[in-house]
Amino acid sequence: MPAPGTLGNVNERVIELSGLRKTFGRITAVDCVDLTIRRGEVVALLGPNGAGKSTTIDLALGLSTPTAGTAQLFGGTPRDAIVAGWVGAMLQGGALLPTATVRESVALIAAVHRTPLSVDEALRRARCTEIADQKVAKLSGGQTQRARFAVAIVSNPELLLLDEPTAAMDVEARRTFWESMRGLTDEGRTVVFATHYLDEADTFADRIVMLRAGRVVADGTPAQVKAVVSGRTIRATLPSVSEADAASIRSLPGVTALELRGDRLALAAADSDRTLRALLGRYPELRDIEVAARSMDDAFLALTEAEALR
Ligand SMILES: Nc1ncnc2c1ncn2[C@@H]1O[C@H](COP(=O)(O)OP(=O)(O)OP(=O)(O)O)[C@@H](O)[C@H]1O
Repeated sequence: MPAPGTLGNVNERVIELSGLRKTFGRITAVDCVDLTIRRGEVVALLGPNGAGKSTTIDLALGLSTPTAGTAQLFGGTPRDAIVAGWVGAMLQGGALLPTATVRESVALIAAVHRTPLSVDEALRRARCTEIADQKVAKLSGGQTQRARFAVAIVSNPELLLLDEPTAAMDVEARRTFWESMRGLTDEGRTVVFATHYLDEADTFADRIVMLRAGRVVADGTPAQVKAVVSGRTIRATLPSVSEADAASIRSLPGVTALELRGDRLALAAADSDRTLRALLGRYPELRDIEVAARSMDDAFLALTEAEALR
């Protein structure tokens, strides 16, 4: 396998997940995920708790064996890519030695790689220079994340896989974290990060893959995904609503999804004023009407039904 830097092909498939599935007993954590990520892409894996983000990252890194399907990095096995030093990772459970200093932690990893960054360079890029001589056990949550980031980048990897890298960081720490990350992506590295936050995905990623219940429910640019997520939900009661009514409601202007529970409707609408006018025009008997900004959970529900961006 040639070194990725020598290929220089922007269409190169850095991550290729095919029919990927992982079950834990009765739980299906990842359910038939097909995903191709190419060189230079910055991709957010966005989803609520339990969506399967961490499991997908673990499978991509070869840390967990798929129940079905395959995960490839740089056209080969995850193990080969990791041994070659092409992959840096920050995982949720990844611990550092508590008695080592930040500098020692970074140096330890640098020592096992063929073409690492210098330790000082990794510390500088991760904004750890000032905490370099502190013991890991004494770091705050946000400082620990920065130290883990320095460890992840010291091999000078082509690909970074980051599982909720800004967990435990305050707003200012998040901002500086993404600034230091930008330096790395500007050099053409590929970054995949898991997050719960749409704003973080929107600001930093150029592609958002939304996961829910182990499945990809949307995959598009932040603008495409936001258009679906940022709509409103109209809830109302329509006595004796029939299947024919449901079909007719789905075809109203601006409706992206409909959920029916008995006589109660929940409509996802891109332009709720227009949809509501049309709905009342057709069904004047509508009552108990509520219009609310769509929460992330509503958006995930809407997407599961509409699969609008697939
Ligand atoms: N080792 C395991 N044993 C049993 N169930 C597991 C295991 N790992 C994950 N799961 C389950 O698989 C599902 C997906 O979990 P996963 O951690 O991948 O989601 P996530 O999107 O990363 O969630 P979070 O944002 O909370 O980290 C969940 O229902 C979780 O409880």
